[in-house]
Order: sequence, then C-alpha cells, then structure tokens
Amino acid sequence: METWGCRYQFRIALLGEAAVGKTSLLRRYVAGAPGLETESEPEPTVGVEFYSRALQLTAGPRVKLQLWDTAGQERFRCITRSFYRNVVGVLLVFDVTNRKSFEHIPDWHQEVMSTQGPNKVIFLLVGHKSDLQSTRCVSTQEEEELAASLGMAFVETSAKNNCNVALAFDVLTTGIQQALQQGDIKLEEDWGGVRLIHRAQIPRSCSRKQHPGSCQC
Ligand SMILES: Nc1nc2c(ncn2[C@@H]2O[C@H](COP(=O)(O)OP(=O)(O)OP(=O)(O)O)[C@@H](O)[C@H]2O)c(=O)[nH]1
Repeated sequence: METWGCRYQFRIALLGEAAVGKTSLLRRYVAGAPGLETESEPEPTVGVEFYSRALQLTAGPRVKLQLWDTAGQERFRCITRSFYRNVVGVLLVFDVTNRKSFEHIPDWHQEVMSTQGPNKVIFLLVGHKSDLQSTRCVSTQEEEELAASLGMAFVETSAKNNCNVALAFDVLTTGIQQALQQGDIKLEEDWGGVRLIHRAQIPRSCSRKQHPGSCQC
C-alpha cells in the first residue's frame, strides 16, 4: 500500500518469545500474502527487522506504520531492548499452544514500561496461532483476565488462516490515534514513536487573503 499522503508515522514493535509467530503475523499483514503453506518458512529473526505499510484510519488521518519485528531469542535481547524507547505501540504476542509464552507476557510488558519516557505506549495482547484449537493450552478467559490486569485489549489471530490479522493492527492504531487526540501522546523532537509527516492541508480557497465575510468554509 502506498505511503504517500500519510499525516503521521507510528512506530510499532512486535514482542514475544521465540517462534510464537511474530514474523509470520507481520508478513501476513504487510503483504496480505497467501497461506503459510505456499510460503517459505520464516527464519528466526536476528536482532530487529523493519517493515512498513500505510493505513487509513476510520474517522482519522492516513498513517504510515513503521513496523519492527524483534527477535524472541534471549541472545538478541540487548539489541531489541535498545528499540523499546522509540515505539508508540506494542503487540505483545504469545502462542496459544505454548503456555510459557503466555506466562512471560507480563515480563515483556515490564521491559517496555521500564524504558519508557513520559509518553504513553499503547499495548495489545495477541493470542496467535488460533487455528491450532485442538492443541491450545491457554483459554480465552485467561487471555481476557491478563489483558484486563495489564490495562490493554486482546485479539486472537492466525497468520495461517488470515484470521483477525488486520483487526489487530486496526485496534492498536486506533488506540494510538485516540491517545494522540486526547493529549496522552505528544509529538516530541527527540522521540521517534510518533512523527508528523504532513500537516493537514488548508483548502486553497481559505488560505488566500479573503474579504471579511467572503469565505464560506
Ligand atoms: N499453525 C500456525 N503456525 C504458525 C502461525 N504463525 C506462524 N506459525 C509458525 O510458527 C513458527 C514460528 O514462526 P515465526 O513467524 O518465525 O515466529 P517468530 O515469533 O517471528 O520467531 P523469532 O523470530 O525466533 O522470534 C513457524 O514454523 C511458522 O510457520 C499460525 O498462525 N498458525
């Protein structure tokens, strides 16, 4: 999708244990690609990889999403940690068939919170691989309780079935846009979480000098 005409850039990171499906989720969202069975298996992420796409917010501006796919493996943690401060949104991803990945979500949340400045970060809890219902070991109720205790929404996704993939990013970006409007998130020179790309256009007829009473805008 074209990133032309975007008003803001939002930086968003996907965090979670190794092999929970972060790369697959992101690739599915960015490329809208066909099912995993026709794609090559993703390699484990090394450090951080970047993707981007544009999104037209419902009742809001068009935004460019800069999406950071981080490695879940512990040995890359010192690299990935250095990126947390410059994000405005985080998808905390776990695998619904991997209990440990669910139990570590509060640690990932805490890692981000401990590096944050004054700006708010919007989180979304993502229970991934929802197509694997027969082997799941985390219930929807547990997800709901964890999300509520951490003060965030939650969504179940599958890259394999393309289930709720776009919804997850829509929910997160709408939350960011609302926090921006309410002043909980502010644009700051030394922070890369949100950047202004284009100011809102003033209609040509209004920007010219007008005689009093002549502008009907
Ligand atoms: N059944 C199923 N498998 C998935 C899904 N998403 C990813 N996988 C598989 O899960 C494995 C790990 O996927 P990745 O996308 O590499 O996981 P990751 O979290 O990016 O892993 P790291 O880069 O090591 O942190 C791969 O074998 C994927 O094919 C899904 O929605 N359903």
